[in-house]
Amino acid sequence: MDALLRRCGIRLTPGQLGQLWVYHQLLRRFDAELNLTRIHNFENMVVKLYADSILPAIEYTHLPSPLLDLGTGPGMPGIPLAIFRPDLQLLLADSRTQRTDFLKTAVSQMGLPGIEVVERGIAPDFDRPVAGVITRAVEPMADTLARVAGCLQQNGSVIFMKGPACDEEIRAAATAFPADYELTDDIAYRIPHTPHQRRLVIFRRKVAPEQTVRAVSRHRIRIIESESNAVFKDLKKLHSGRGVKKLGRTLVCGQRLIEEVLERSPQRCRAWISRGDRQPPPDHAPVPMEWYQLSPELFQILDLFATRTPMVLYDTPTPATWRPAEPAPSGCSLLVPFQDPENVGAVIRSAVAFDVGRIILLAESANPFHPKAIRSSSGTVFSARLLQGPPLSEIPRDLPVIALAASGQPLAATRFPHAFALLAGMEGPGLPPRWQANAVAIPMNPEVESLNAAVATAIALYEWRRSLK
Ligand SMILES: C[S@@+](CC[C@H](N)C(=O)[O-])C[C@H]1O[C@@H](n2cnc3c(N)ncnc32)[C@H](O)[C@@H]1O
Repeated sequence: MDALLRRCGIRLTPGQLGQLWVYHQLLRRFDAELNLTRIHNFENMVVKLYADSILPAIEYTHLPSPLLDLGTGPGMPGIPLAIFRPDLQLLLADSRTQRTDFLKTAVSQMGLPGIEVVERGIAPDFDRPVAGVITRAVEPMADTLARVAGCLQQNGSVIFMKGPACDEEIRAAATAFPADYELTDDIAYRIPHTPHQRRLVIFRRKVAPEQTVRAVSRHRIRIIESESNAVFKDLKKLHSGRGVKKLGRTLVCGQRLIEEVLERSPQRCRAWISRGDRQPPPDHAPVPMEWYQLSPELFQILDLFATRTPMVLYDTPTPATWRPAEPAPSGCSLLVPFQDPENVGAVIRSAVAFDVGRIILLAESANPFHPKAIRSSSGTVFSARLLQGPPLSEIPRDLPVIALAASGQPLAATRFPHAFALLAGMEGPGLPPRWQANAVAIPMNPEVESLNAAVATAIALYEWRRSLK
């Protein structure tokens, strides 16, 4: 390692080499599990990771301190730099906890007192004063300049470690904030005795840090910026009925619906999910609720209906089990076998509108708390009386069922029993043969094969209500 570093013009003391060796071993050990680097060959690790991280301190001798390594990942360039320049106070920041956990282990085992690990994504609300920022392989320069607006002091510098082809990025960054930053240095070099070209691009901050006017949030905040964040992975699972069922939670989307659940069941609201920190939870939001601040990209992935308004992570209730042996209440019990969550939501909405006593979700049914079902139910799913039923094949034979099918006696001639169950067929296969014989039909143009299942149910419910008058 010493020989390879010397060839790159870097001389370390035996103590520094020892520290770098400890770090190298840790990086190797944890890489298998955490996927810390794509470079595995020893010579390449020394040259392209460690020497590459140290060279900025040789090419640009007046590195500022405290220095924030933004998006340090496994510690590049921060850890080799801290070893080479123990006089620097370094803050190593990364949004991924797996990375920061590794860094904390590494820093404590190496005995590097000047390093602090910052476990969060850096955004303009990060206001720890720093004299400089260094960053390698994170994002376009303009994005970083915006990100450090709250922490970088006046006259502080942002040092970008780049490859040779970054003229377009420099131009974009220089024109993005002409009043706030000026380009001061553009230093081109090679990693000595290699063909690898590098550029250090340095911007000076001309103005004082922005005072981000932030109300102190009453909620615990989690900043989520990585798709591999465990919380985000779970949130994404809520786009499927299976995920909703497994996690017992759902996403409530849309301004009106989130207001409704905050009002109706605050104890079920687990988290407020917003794009960044611009849309805080309302004052009446329950305090135990956390506040997930997602990066714009992650928010867009989660925002199923592209409403761009915050969402609420909501604990779903578990419907009680339907017991057919128990006497049925008067009126209609609706049997729901629909597999499309939008149909399930729509039929729940009609059922509530027509005063159906109970809605029995058959095993075939999509999850009524799927975000799409919640939306098409217009929130009625939160007030409906839902019961969990068996599969269609296990519905008791003696249950008085009025089944809907394209061929059957006309709906208008139907006499609805005092207590009955209404059943429409599943979207694809329709009604099983068992109920075809006594089915009821809604008269319509024979050229249309069938009505949408939720629409047919709504018409039947209307007819039933009318028959009561
Ligand atoms: C491609 S890696 C580069 C890591 C390291 N600088 C290197 O050169 O090997 C980018 C890292 O930036 C982190 N990151 C991205 N945006 C960030 C932010 N706003 N604040 C802190 N870390 C961030 C990611 O978690 C990831 O570990």
